Amino acid sequence: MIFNDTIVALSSGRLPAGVAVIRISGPQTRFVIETMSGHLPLPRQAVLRAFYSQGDGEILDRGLLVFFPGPRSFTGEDVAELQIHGGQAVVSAMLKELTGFQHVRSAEPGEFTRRAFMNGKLDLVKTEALADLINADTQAQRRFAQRNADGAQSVLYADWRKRLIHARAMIEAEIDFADESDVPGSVAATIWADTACLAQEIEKHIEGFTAAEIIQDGFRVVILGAPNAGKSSLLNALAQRDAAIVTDEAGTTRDLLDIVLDLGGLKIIVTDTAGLRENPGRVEAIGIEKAQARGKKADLVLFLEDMSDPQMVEIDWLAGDHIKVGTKLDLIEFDQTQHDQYDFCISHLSGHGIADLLEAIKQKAEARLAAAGDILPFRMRHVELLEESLEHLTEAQNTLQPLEIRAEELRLCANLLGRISGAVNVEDLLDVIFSQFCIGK
Ligand SMILES: Nc1nc2c(c(=O)[nH]1)N(C=O)[C@@H](CNc1ccc(C(=O)N[C@@H](CCC(=O)O)C(=O)O)cc1)CN2
Repeated sequence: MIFNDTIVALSSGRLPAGVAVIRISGPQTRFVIETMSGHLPLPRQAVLRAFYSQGDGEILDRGLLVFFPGPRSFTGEDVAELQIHGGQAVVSAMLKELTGFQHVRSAEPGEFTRRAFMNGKLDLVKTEALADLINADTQAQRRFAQRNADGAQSVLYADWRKRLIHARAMIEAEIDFADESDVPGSVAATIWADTACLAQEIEKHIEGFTAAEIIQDGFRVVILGAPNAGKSSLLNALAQRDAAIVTDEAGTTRDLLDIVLDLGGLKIIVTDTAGLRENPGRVEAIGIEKAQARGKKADLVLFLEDMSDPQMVEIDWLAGDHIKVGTKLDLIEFDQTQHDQYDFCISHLSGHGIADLLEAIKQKAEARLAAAGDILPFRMRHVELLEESLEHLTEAQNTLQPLEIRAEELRLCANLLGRISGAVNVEDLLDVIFSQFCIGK
């Protein structure tokens, strides 16, 4: 695909910086670098050059220049990178000079990557993974995005589409040559067995989205318990700072309070909640409702009980994974039978048990991830298309339908899978996907 405009942007981070990288991509690239710095350097070899202003011939900066002739470049177009001094004024003078050329303008967010996609350098899933790689805060997010950027997901979908297309071809052959003897009926049986198998694989793959959400958005831990069970103190101990207000007055915490931890590279969101009790005040009741709602959505609930003053709290609705934590260990006499009621006994005062509890949270999160497959859908967009394609695949299995309809359902299923990686018409998706990027990417 040929774009008339040449685009320019600062591709490196915040200024001032030691070095700044300005990227330029498009048909004017050669002319621009020849005009500013002399003859074209050898492809993909860094050369030290002075960059001159066209107006008064002044040297704007001296820096490294790399030229990537298309199609062997990130975007597939002619690309040049100017690695210059990372001062505000240096960069703004250089950008002004570059955009002063005819048909050269500033790039929109994600526009370099968009061109790479349009030129077949990347597919949509890899593009999304690249956005995630740039936004990754934790090592688990980085590793996950890196793996996705390798394109394993696209290979999987391409393989599924191949199976569907093969199945369709066989079914259509059966329709066309039904009277002839060279298409044995057993072929159809094999084909439908494979599509049934594929339906199961897709279903299992969709389930993996929960694991992707844990990696990307964090493992959600919610602290619940009676008022004064020590929930806010635990939150502060986990945060290793005073995030929550702690008093000995019951009902101090009325709203939800989140902290984010990085446990062994995994993002963990811990939420402190209002104490659960009967007959609360009006404001407190709202807090309790929120606490319960958040608890139901949690990946893990830490249910706290003050061992020196246990209160009965109704948590029948607590269906998900939870850990029962006895608090204020320092206030009670050691009593083994009492300890056995709890998964962990902790003391905020001495710090006893906190490290073990953290380790247990980490292990719970890791166990959830280990249960998922290697290749996971990592956008709601993927899941929606997978679910829709699964519906068509299910419809294709319907033996009450004529073969023509069933073959058509297979085609629709394959098309929807193709939309995930962008192999099939995706114009309408592009703006949404590329707007996730920052400028210069
Ligand atoms: N200086 C610089 N560093 C960077 C990038 C960049 O664009 N510039 N990247 C930007 O994201 C990432 C690296 N990704 C890249 C991916 C492909 C090509 C590229 O030129 N591909 C050509 C040639 C391949 C080859 O020569 O083997 C191609 O695919 O045809 C460059 C960078 C991270 N580091």
